[in-house]
Order: sequence, then C-alpha cells, then structure tokens
Amino acid sequence: MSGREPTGVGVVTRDLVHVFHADGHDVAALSGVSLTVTAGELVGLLGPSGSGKSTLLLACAALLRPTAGRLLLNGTDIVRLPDAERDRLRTSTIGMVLQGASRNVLPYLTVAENILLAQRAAQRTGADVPEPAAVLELIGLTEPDSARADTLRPGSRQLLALACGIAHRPRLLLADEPTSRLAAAERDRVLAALDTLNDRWGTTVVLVTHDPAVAAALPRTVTIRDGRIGAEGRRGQEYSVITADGSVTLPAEVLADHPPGTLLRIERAGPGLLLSPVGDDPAGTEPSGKEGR
Ligand SMILES: Nc1ncnc2c1ncn2[C@@H]1O[C@H](COP(=O)(O)OP(=O)(O)OP(=O)(O)O)[C@@H](O)[C@H]1O
Repeated sequence: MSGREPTGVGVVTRDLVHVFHADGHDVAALSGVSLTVTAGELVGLLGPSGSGKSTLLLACAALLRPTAGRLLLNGTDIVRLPDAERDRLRTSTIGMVLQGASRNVLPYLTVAENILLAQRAAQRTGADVPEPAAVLELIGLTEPDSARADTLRPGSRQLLALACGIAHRPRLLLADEPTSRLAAAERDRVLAALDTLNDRWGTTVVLVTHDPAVAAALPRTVTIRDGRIGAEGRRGQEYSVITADGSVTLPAEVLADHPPGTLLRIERAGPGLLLSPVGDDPAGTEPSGKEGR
C-alpha cells in the first residue's frame, strides 16, 4: 500500500434519464433523477419494486450508460466517457456488490481465493491492493481463509461478497440489497461492516434496501418513486423533496386519504407551509353537496 488514505468519491446526478428498449416498447426506469451524495457519505436507496433503484446503482457503477442527463464522479461526467475510461473507473475507483451473494463469489473457491480473484483486474493495472487478511479483518469475516465459499453460512457468504466488492479498495461502493434474506443478527454484521468501511477508509457507500430496520439505521436515505426522487430520510425520519420542476411526492398514507385529483390550497404559515384540501369548487361560487339540491 502507498500509505496515502484514499477518500470517498462524491456522486452527483442531474436530470438522469434511462429508457430500456424491450420487446418493442420503451420502459422509463429513470425519469430525471437529481441527487447529490457527498464524498464519504453512507446513503440508502429505498422505494417500491420497479422504481429504478437498481438502474440508478448500475448507472453510478458505470455498468449502464444512461440515456440522458449527467452523472459526475468527483466532478467528472462519466456518461459520455469512452468505454475504456469507464472500464478503468470500475477497476480502480468503483466497487459493486450485486444482489445475491452468489453473483459476487465463486462457490468452489476458498475465501482467500475469492478475494485474490476480485483483486486481479486492479493488480493488472499496477494498482496497490490491500492484503486479503486486511480486507477480511475490516469486513469482520472470521471464517478461515481456506474455507470454501459454499460452506459458509448466508451471513458470512454475504460478508465475503462485500469483501470481494472492496478488495481493490474502491473509493465508491455500490451495494444492491446486501442484507436481503438475512436473519437479524447476520443483517447487523453486514451493516456493521459497511459502517466500518465508511468510517475507516472514508469510502462513499450507496446501498439499495427494502428493509425498514436497515433504513432506520442509516444516516441518510433517498426514496425513489417512478424513476424520480420522492422523499429523503434522516435516521428513520421521512421528508418530502421539492423537485426541480416544483412537484412534491406525498407520503403513501397521505395519498391514501387524498387521491390524485384532490385540490390543495397552499398557504404560508410562518416559516412553514399549510396544505389544505378543498372541495371541487375552491372559490365557493357554486352550492356544494346536498345543500344545492
Ligand atoms: N434490462 C431491462 N430491460 C427492460 N426493462 C428493465 C430492465 N431492467 C429494469 N427494467 C425495468 O425498469 C424499471 C426499473 O427497474 P429497476 O430494477 O431499476 O427497479 P428497482 O427499484 O431496482 O426494483 P427492485 O426493487 O424490484 O429490484 C422496471 O420497470 C423494470 O421492469
């Protein structure tokens, strides 16, 4: 190792759009995402199935080239970078943990062999990589180096997947549902590993999760709805976000009582805003309800 501590990468997206073309029709997976993740932050992406979380993660990982918009890693827009440059970023700067441990580790290799394999691409470019033991210590995986991956318990296999994702010491780690299908104690080990990584190496971490317990433990969450940012959370508390076009996504429980089409009066109330639903005739010029019959 060079001894110089790498710090995390800042991620900025502006009006990011991605359209998949499948079976003769288009699917807009991202419809204008503008998000800023500061270098060294730990952020969770939440949202319903199909809202665009994985697509956003893949775009940040330079594994998918967005249709439009900007995506900057430490100030460099990677959307229009040549393929070779994007490959180099993935080898040197970005770590990706795909959904499901089996997509990140080879079952018939040992713990140590999986780490060494994950480091190979970075080593080919002449980069310094950490000792496998240092990676395992940071992640908190205590199983012997010689254990085959397919003999590990689910939580340990997921920790190994994380270890492979950070084996080349990336400055940005993107993890797609790293705690899914884990028991609470195993989930907590994975969360602790992400915290330690973020704290000790200063790595920026963006993870997708559906688990409310994980979301509540994260310092910041961003909720994606229909390919846009719908809400932000801080330590489990949810906030709506005013988007660039001035729209606000209401929380699901508010929408349940006030369906689309409801008229709202918006008034300033000191430093706050008061949203009041009104009838179909906000000016009150028509008699309403039974009184008019
Ligand atoms: N390769 C693809 N080809 C066509 N459509 C796709 C492809 N990948 C994703 N989609 C569509 O894009 C939209 C967003 O998908 P995405 O996987 O990003 O959502 P998600 O929020 O990660 O969902 P989940 O929580 O279920 O993983 C969905 O409508 C999905 O069907």
